[in-house]
Amino acid sequence: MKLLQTVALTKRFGNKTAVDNISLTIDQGKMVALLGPNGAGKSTIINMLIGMIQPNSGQIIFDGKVTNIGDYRMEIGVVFQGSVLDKKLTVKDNIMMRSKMYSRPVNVKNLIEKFELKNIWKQKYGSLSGGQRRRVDIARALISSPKLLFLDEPSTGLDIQTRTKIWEVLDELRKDTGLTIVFTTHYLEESQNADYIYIIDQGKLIAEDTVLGLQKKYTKNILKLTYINGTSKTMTIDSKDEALGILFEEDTNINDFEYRPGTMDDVFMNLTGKYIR
Ligand SMILES: Nc1ncnc2c1ncn2[C@@H]1O[C@H](COP(=O)(O)OP(=O)(O)OP(=O)(O)O)[C@@H](O)[C@H]1O
Repeated sequence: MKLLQTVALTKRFGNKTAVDNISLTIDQGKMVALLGPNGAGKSTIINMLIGMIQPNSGQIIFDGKVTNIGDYRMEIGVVFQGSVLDKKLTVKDNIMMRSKMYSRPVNVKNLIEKFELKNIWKQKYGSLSGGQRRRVDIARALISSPKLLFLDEPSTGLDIQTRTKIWEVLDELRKDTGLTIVFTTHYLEESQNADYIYIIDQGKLIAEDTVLGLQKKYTKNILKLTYINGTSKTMTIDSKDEALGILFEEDTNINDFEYRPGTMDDVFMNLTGKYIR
């Protein structure tokens, strides 16, 4: 079921078109990535979807109705790039203050458990580490039991363990509660968490599909042979059968081999002719 759609969404700042005619469909219960380099227009899209800024043209459709943000503000949670929480307040106060604003707050105990907040519950938000803060930011955005969670660059600057943890929890939440998640990222690895990826570059939507679909459309499989004499050769391959043919032919000359699908790096390179970072 379609939860949120944009039709030809466009935003200009002066004579710069930051978001150019972008149409997206976000299905209920899915994890969707907006992937693109710095300045691609990802935050501007999110800011229009959460009502921070108005589009110059285009439509936003929520739950089947052409809408403006006022109609669905209560249905969304947002985690911004920079935190908006009060540094002088404790984690508890930051989260509980917010919970009072909503008619159907989520079970706070569950959030504390899921995001491992017990040990920092009474600590001032300002004294937390980056990873701890991010966990609190997300927990707070979920306090209203939103249908849709927006995360703008959720793991920029975080260490790999914290990133992995955050993605595990988000995936669990999605499976348990049917939460729909839209996130922006310029980490290619991170986009692979998504069910569906929109690739944005210079304000334009340049490709969209699942990870596998993108790999299939925009990359080839890679076969690397390591020979008994110590040399190696890497080649692009159209199909498994072609790889098997080569391996069969080279059988007695090779020591080892690696066969892998193209990566999201290859996808981005093939689409734009440049690396994302
Ligand atoms: N308020 C503004 N006024 C003028 N230009 C803006 C404004 N906000 C964004 N832009 C420009 O619009 C373009 C898209 O910016 P945006 O922040 O949406 O990119 P992004 O993909 O989110 O980048 P990043 O990954 O660095 O956050 C950029 O060229 C940016 O400079």
